[in-house]
Amino acid sequence: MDQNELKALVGQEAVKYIQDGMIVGLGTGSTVRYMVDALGKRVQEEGLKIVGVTTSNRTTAQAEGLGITIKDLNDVDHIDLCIDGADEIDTDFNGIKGGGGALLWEKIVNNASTKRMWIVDESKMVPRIGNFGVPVEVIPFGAQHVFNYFEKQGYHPEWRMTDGEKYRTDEHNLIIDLKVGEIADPKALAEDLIHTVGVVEHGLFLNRVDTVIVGRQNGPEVLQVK
Ligand SMILES: O=C(CO)[C@H](O)[C@H](O)COP(=O)(O)O
Repeated sequence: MDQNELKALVGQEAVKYIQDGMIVGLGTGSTVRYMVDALGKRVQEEGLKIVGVTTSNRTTAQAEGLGITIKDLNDVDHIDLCIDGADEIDTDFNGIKGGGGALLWEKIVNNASTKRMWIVDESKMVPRIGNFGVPVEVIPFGAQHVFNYFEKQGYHPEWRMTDGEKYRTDEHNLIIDLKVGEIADPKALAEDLIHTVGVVEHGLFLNRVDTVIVGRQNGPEVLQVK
């Protein structure tokens, strides 16, 4: 199986955990796209009744197109299960997210969820997180000063770009990718980032997952974290 087949495999596996009546957090990214396709199929073919809360405008458009009912996070009091992708996961189940630029809404939805599941192909499982880089969402006002601070800290910042322009998130913020390499102390880095004025959120997701489904050549592997 190639990487896309492994992504489709875990996407299809994840929707088996969704039951009638659930409020489901829907992540963002190419792996989640397969999961939302599979969920749409269950809604259309089985008449599964669920409500989705999305983590990006992209996922909203896809889900609504498939007939999945979407509500604003402010209009639900909880989320039963959030299913999202990840860019890297280490052996302690610390994750990096935000490769798709949706880390802020993803962390807010993750935070509001009773159970959290990540779905990944096996290339995302690493001994230590960091080689992917750490996406950081920053307010545009004065963002160059935040960038300069990251440079002084030795975080090797790079502006996220798209079509020659600085990338804008769904909240119209900017993203700085920190090319830090393997992170010795993710908690210490997370503390520094979140206490930097101008930073809205960062892509280090520490202690934020209950179940990981890994797409392996011999089938999906389900890892219970908590
Ligand atoms: O955090 C994310 C988006 O902000 C995605 O979950 C992450 O980038 C994984 O994406 P993909 O499934 O396309 O590899």
